[in-house]
Amino acid sequence: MSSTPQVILVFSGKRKSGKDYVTDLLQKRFGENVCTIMRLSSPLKGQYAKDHDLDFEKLLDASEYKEKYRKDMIRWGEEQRQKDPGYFCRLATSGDNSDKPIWIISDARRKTDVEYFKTNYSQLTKTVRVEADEKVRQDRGFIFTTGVDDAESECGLDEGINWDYIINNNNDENLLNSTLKPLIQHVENQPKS
Ligand SMILES: Nc1ncnc2c1ncn2[C@@H]1O[C@H](COP(=O)(O)OP(=O)(O)OP(=O)(O)O)[C@@H](O)[C@H]1O
Repeated sequence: MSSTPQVILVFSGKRKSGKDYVTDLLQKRFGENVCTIMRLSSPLKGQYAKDHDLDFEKLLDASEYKEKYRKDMIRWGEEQRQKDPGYFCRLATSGDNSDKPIWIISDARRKTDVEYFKTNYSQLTKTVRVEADEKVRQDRGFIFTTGVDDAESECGLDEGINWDYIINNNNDENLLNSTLKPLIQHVENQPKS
């Protein structure tokens, strides 16, 4: 087991809902010295790249390269997860930054991702859904892709989760800030260690 943080925020949202935008904003607010962003997809890509002899850096950015391997990477990740549902969650949270007190998991995709944190860190975990209208997501570059946007990896958390916080990230900064406020208060109310 990795080090124990004080609070864990597990984020989910559709493509281009603004997960990276919102989690970056929060990290800046809390401070990079105490808050780390962990991506469950990051060890997945690293391990996939190793196994398939691919360029890891290229797989991390939003290039055509990433799109080309996306489908196969999803299939491969699924295979690993069937063997061990917590495999990528454990990998993602065992890096050097795991000694920071605030963990932001920026990209939960499946019920098993949420269950992993709820089970292993039940008192510390809060779940957060970032929402944006389809039109807004399209304006940010979202294009529906069959085989990706209808797969479990994109739809697994669309239903059946009782989110602790729902963040409205349409193009309305006031609404974004007001939906973020209770979450920020929760984190800032944690006793300092
Ligand atoms: N509230 C906002 N104000 C201004 N720009 C935003 C806002 N939210 C998101 N964006 C922009 O929209 C684009 C997509 O956002 P982002 O990368 O955060 O989405 P994502 O949900 O992480 O996407 P993906 O699932 O594809 O990785 C980015 O260019 C980001 O800067």
